[in-house]
Amino acid sequence: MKEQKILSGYTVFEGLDGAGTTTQALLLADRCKLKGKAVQLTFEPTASEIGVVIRKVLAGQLPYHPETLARLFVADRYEHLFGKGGILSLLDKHIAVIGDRYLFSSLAYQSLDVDFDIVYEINSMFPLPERLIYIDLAPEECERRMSDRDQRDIFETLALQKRVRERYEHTLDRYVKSGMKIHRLDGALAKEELAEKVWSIVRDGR
Ligand SMILES: Nc1ncnc2c1ncn2[C@@H]1O[C@H](COP(=O)(O)OP(=O)(O)OP(=O)(O)O)[C@@H](O)[C@H]1O
Ligand SMILES: Cc1cn([C@H]2C[C@H](O)[C@@H](COP(=O)(O)O)O2)c(=O)[nH]c1=O
Repeated sequence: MKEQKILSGYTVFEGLDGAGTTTQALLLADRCKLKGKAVQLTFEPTASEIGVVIRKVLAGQLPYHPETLARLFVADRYEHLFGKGGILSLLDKHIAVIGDRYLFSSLAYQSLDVDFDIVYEINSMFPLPERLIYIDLAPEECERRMSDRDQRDIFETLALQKRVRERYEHTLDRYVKSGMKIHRLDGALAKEELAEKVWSIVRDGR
């Protein structure tokens, strides 16, 4: 395993579609702001032009090769980190960054169709966040929570989400000795209870 630099002040949420990453990222950002901490919420895919193309692929409107999609995520991530106003520049200004998805999503989702080692290799240039919070929830419950969505992305089927969950397990195992703080939280808890757990982790610097 390659040694990847760790970015202090960067917290990333990961989980299946519908697990509650966006909810928890927003609640944590609100809590930080309430405590007077400078914080910026970010998400991947980003709102950049590359992100727009990715969203079209995810919506099934562009039938790109899976490895093209994996490389588009890398390009989007590169800009997200190193581009103007990106994560590195925010951290340099002592603004904490909360990310709704990062490279672990690529490892869990793109490895469904592309060899895991290839996805790992093309993402190995990226630094790791200080903290990864994985919200674990059964795919069946995620499916229930997404039942009111009019449109589904290409990965948002029960069968694929079951496989994505296995890929996340494999991915988390790969980073156990990376030096990054990894927390696995029960996504079945009520939003507020989960938010309290997240807050105590961040507050205590765990
Ligand atoms: N702990 C929770 N208990 C019950 N419902 C929840 C919980 N967290 C989130 N939800 C609800 O589940 C739905 C999905 O939540 P959210 O958008 O945060 O998921 P997500 O992981 O960001 O999904 P995606 O990655 O597909 O955007 C929303 O309707 C949200 O209100
Ligand atoms: C960063 C990233 C994301 N994905 C997938 C995961 C989700 O299905 C969508 C994003 O949807 P959200 O509602 O905005 O969470 O994109 C991926 O496949 N690979 C990635 O690197």
